Amino acid sequence: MSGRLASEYPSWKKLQQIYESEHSKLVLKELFAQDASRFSKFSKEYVAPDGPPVTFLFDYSKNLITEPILNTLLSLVKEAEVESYRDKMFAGEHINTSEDRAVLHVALRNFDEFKISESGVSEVSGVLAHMKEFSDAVRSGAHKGYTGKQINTIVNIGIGGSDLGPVMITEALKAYSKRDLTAHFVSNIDGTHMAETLRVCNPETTLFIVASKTFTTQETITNAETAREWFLAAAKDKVHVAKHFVALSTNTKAVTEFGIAKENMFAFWDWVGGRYSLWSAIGLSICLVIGYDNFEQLLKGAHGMDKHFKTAPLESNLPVLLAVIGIWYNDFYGSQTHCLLPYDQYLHKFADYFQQGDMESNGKTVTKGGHRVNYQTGPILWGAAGTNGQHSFYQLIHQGTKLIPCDFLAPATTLNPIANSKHHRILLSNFFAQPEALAFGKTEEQVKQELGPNASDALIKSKVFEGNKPSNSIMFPKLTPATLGALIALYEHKIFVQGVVWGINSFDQMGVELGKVLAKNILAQLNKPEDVKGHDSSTTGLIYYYQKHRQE
Ligand SMILES: O=P(O)(O)OC[C@H]1O[C@@](O)(CO)[C@@H](O)[C@@H]1O
Repeated sequence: MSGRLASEYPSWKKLQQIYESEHSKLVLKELFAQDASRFSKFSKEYVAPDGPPVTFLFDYSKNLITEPILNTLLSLVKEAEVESYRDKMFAGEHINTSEDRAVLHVALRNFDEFKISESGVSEVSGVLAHMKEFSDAVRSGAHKGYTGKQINTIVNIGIGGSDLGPVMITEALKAYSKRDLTAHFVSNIDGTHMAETLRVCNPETTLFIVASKTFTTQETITNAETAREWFLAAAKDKVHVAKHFVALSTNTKAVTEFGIAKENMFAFWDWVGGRYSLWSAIGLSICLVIGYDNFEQLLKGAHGMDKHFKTAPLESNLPVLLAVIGIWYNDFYGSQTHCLLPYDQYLHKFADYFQQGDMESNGKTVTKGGHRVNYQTGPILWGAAGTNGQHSFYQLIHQGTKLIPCDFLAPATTLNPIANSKHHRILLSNFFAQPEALAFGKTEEQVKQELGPNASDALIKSKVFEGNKPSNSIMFPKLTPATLGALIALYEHKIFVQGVVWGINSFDQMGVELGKVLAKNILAQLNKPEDVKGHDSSTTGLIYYYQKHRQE
């Protein structure tokens, strides 16, 4: 039952015993040598149940697991009643208990299949139709700027979930984009972000998208006000704002107070979490860049994964398998992080996106029942596109002192087969080799063979790869909008499962509030030293230094 301490479940206690008695005997080299069918036992091919064709291979055989361990992990899922919480989510129950809200990103891509009773759900198709109509009009040139020119630049102004999803998707699906429309994403309050963007924009041909679920986020509203001043300095008449500013929000009142007409607002609802909102009106920039039809493919790919998650038995439920393997390392092996390594340059923002998705969801220490956990919850999520990571942090993953579970992802076919796909073959050779090296390493004997009899012991030892480092590998035929949608939903549901097992609320984000309040208080004290009050000596000293050295 969610909200309970995970450590109280019988299977949790059993996993602790298994870890203590067996972890030193779990050696991947031996596990593979003992069982020629290990790969087929611990890999699954996902095939979308319907909708656009999506398939991928999920190979979880290079993990420090056996069938008894996996079965115990799945028992933990049963004891935590994950399936009934999943069904509550899909049914629209208010499982976000601290905010008394439903959690219904699945409703944004449901195409009226699942019956979900929550206000606003019946309006999803209308918002999608509005997004299609508007993005078609801008992309076709029917929607023109105040001087009659076609819009060729969009600037999405948003932060967190109102930025990271659109950024990641428009990068990932660049091959499907309209190349004569340039998209910029301004998120940081640092004036540099807006200044460097406006420097390359023409007010006559630029559309600003103010993306903010609450429409109260200081960075976004400040950036939007600056953009509006910049625009009006050229356009002069406020009547022109309507052609160049649209809003994506749940807060109609704040949008109209800002000066954006209701008909230029694309609404969504409080049951859409910021970090789960790319499927909503927040995805308008995605529609503008790749077209509505591709956006719909993205939604349908995710919907297929939703159906898989909702119906597949635990032992073949891919989000569940990803989740429990992560729990095994996070809570029993003591790994502190989880690494996403897409061997596809288009997915270079994939890990960035899931930093918010995972860490803002599961970076919690108190269960839904108000008890402080006595185990690890959300991992530190990080990663980079391959092969770049190999020339940056793989040294630590291979020979460091930390266990870093890695997920490798790659397309079998590249969207850019330049040099007769020589680049892609080299990329994939690394995609295959890195998990192999991590799992099986290189022994001291092998190193001695290579270095010969004169090599020092120290040199030999420095070249040993202990191996036995776990990874998952996901390979898909090609990066398409539907495949991307399914992969994102896979990880969204993994995060859900882990949160339920840990007993935490994955859908609020109280931890982002304190810093904002303190910053607002300090902002009012920055003018003069005598204004600085109520801080420790460090904060006071830093502010004094700023006041002494600023040149404004
Ligand atoms: O979309 P908005 O309401 O402007 O919020 C932006 C981001 O700010 C938060 O940190 C919440 O304050 C994220 O959860 C959210 O995605």
